[in-house]
Amino acid sequence: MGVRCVAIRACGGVLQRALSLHTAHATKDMENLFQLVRNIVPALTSSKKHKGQDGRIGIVGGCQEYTGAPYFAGISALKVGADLTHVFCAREAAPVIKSYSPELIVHPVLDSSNAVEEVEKWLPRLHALVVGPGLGRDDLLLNNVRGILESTKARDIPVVIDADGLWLVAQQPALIHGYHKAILTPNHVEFSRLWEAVLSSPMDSNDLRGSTLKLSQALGNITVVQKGEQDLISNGQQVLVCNQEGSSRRCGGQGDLLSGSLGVMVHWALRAGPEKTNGSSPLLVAAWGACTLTRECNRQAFQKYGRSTTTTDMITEVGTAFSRLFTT
Ligand SMILES: NC(=O)C1=CN([C@@H]2O[C@H](COP(=O)(O)OP(=O)(O)OC[C@H]3O[C@@H](n4cnc5c(N)ncnc54)[C@H](O)[C@@H]3O)[C@@H](O)[C@H]2O)[C@@H](O)CC1
Ligand SMILES: Nc1ncnc2c1ncn2[C@@H]1O[C@H](COP(=O)(O)OP(=O)(O)OP(=O)(O)O)[C@@H](O)[C@H]1O
Ligand SMILES: [Mg+2]
Repeated sequence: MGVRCVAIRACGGVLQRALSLHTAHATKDMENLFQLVRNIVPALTSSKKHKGQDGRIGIVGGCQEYTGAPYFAGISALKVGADLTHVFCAREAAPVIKSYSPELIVHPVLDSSNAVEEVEKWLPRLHALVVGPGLGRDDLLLNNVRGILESTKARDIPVVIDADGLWLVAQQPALIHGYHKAILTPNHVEFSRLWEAVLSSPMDSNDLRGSTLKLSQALGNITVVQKGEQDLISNGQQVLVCNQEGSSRRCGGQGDLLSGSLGVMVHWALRAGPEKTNGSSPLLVAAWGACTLTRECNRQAFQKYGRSTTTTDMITEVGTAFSRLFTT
């Protein structure tokens, strides 16, 4: 079974069933997607597990201004189920990020003259890299990240690119063009910037699905997740729509929760193999799972905290949201 375009709203886990045949198909497709995500989730029943097996995830980001974003991405990866998270950040950001959590391993290397070599030492041990949360736009850091991305591609490691990592890709699309294990997660503004850089024309905001498909194609069929009122996910061949109910609360950091979750889910999806994703692209399945989870965390947190909801509250919901959605 291949996954077709799916557009339906899940309301608190209970599907709002409409009467039309089209909606019935969409409902079936969405049930299938939930099942595919469940298929890739590693079981926690074996006693033979070793530390690291369910995910060693690297986060590349964190600078003088932004320390929250890499923390949110890293802790989200752990809360979803990764075993270890390494944050590679600028020197000044490191003590701050460490002070948020003893659970993150923090390397203050990103602004050093041998940053690429320092990260390369760890790359063989990492299952996926999330590049960009809180990276900033300093030329020295961006240049180092360029080298890290080249090295990551050479090792065939999956990479999620978000935030200022997308700024870098907009400057130099060739850096990621056609890399089949890349997923870009732009918000609306980041998407428009990428579009203009790659397609040299204003995008059609009346056809967001078509635009997501086209941008993916123009980048050599890499996976693109356009975040927004609904999340649109494409690999240039198909478009998935994530319409999971969230809330109107749009506090900063939700995108970091998404990119960190996706880092671990892409590892699971690739490891599970094509039988588990039933022929569908593992990257699409992972992206749909991470979007669905992020929006459910937002919904649950908003029910409890309303206007005062922040990303920290959403992260507290990861465990229950995950069980509700993906644990059978
Ligand atoms: N606590 C933290 O440390 C946080 C740091 N962040 C970091 O901040 C840096 C800049 O990220 P930005 O997202 O601000 O990127 P940009 O600097 O490109 O700014 C995008 C702007 O567009 C606005 N915007 C977003 N979605 C929009 C929409 N749908 N319609 C209209 N306007 C929209 C935002 O308010 C923002 O001002 C990144 O490194 C990012 O990771 C963010 O992740 C938020 C949390
Ligand atoms: N209008 C909306 N309605 C519902 N959910 C939304 C809406 N806009 C974004 N989201 C959800 O919020 C999550 C983060 O998307 P958002 O556009 O806020 O990212 P971002 O701007 O990169 O966030 P960050 O502040 O972390 O950088 C995604 O899962 C997305 O589905
Ligand atoms: Mg963002």
